Amino acid sequence: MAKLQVAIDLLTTEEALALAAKVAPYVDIIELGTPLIKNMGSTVITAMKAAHPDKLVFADLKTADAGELEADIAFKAGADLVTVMGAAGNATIIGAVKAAKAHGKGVVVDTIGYPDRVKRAQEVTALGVEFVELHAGLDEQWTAGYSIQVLIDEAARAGVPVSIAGGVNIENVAAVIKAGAMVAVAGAAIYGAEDPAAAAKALREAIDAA
Ligand SMILES: O=C([C@H](O)CO)[C@H](O)[C@H](O)COP(=O)(O)O
Repeated sequence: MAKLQVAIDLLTTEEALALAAKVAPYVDIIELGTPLIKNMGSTVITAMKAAHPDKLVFADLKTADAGELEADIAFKAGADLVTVMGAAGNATIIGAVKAAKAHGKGVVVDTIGYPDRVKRAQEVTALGVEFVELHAGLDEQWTAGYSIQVLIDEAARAGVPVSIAGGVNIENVAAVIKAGAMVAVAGAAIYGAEDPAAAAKALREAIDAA
C-alpha cells in the first residue's frame, strides 16, 4: 500500500506538533522540513517521535557531507528516516547508510537539483538506501514552466523505489501513485489548507483508491 508523507515546512516545534496532531490519523510518515530542523535543531525530532511513536519520523536533513555523523545525530534524536542529497558523493551516502544500519533505520536520497534524477536514483539504490525522493524543491516549483508531470514521468521509468515531492496535491496524487511512487509527499497541500485534517484525509482516500 502506498504511503502518505506530510512535509511540515513550518518553523517552530509548537506549530509542527499542532499540525501533526491534526493529520496523524491519515499519514504514514511525518516529515520535519529542512527549515524547521535548521530553526529548532534536533530537539524537534525528539519531540515529534515522542508525540507520534507509531509514525515514521522523517528528518529532512538534506545532508551534503559528513553523512555518517549527521545521520547518527538524527537517529539518536529519534528519526526513522533521514535525507542525504543525491548530489553528494557516494561516500557521504554510504556513511549515512552505515549509521542507519547501526540504528536499524533508513536513508532516503533527495534528488533535488540533480540533472538526471532517474539515473542517480538507480545508482544510489545500489548503495542500500530505502528509497529515492524524486523532488522538485520549492524554488524549482516557483520557476516558470514547472510541472509535476516531469516527476510523474520519471517515477514511471525509474524502476527503483521512489517517492515524489514537489507540488503533490489532490488533483495529481492519483497519478503520482499510478506512476509507481511508493510514497506521495504533500507539504503545502496539507499545511496550507484551511482544514489540514480534511486535506490529509482526502489525500489518504485518493491514494487508497488509486
Ligand atoms: O522538501 C521540501 C522543500 O525542500 C522544503 O523543505 C518540501 O517539503 C517538499 O518539496 C514538499 O513540497 P510541497 O508539497 O510542494 O509543499
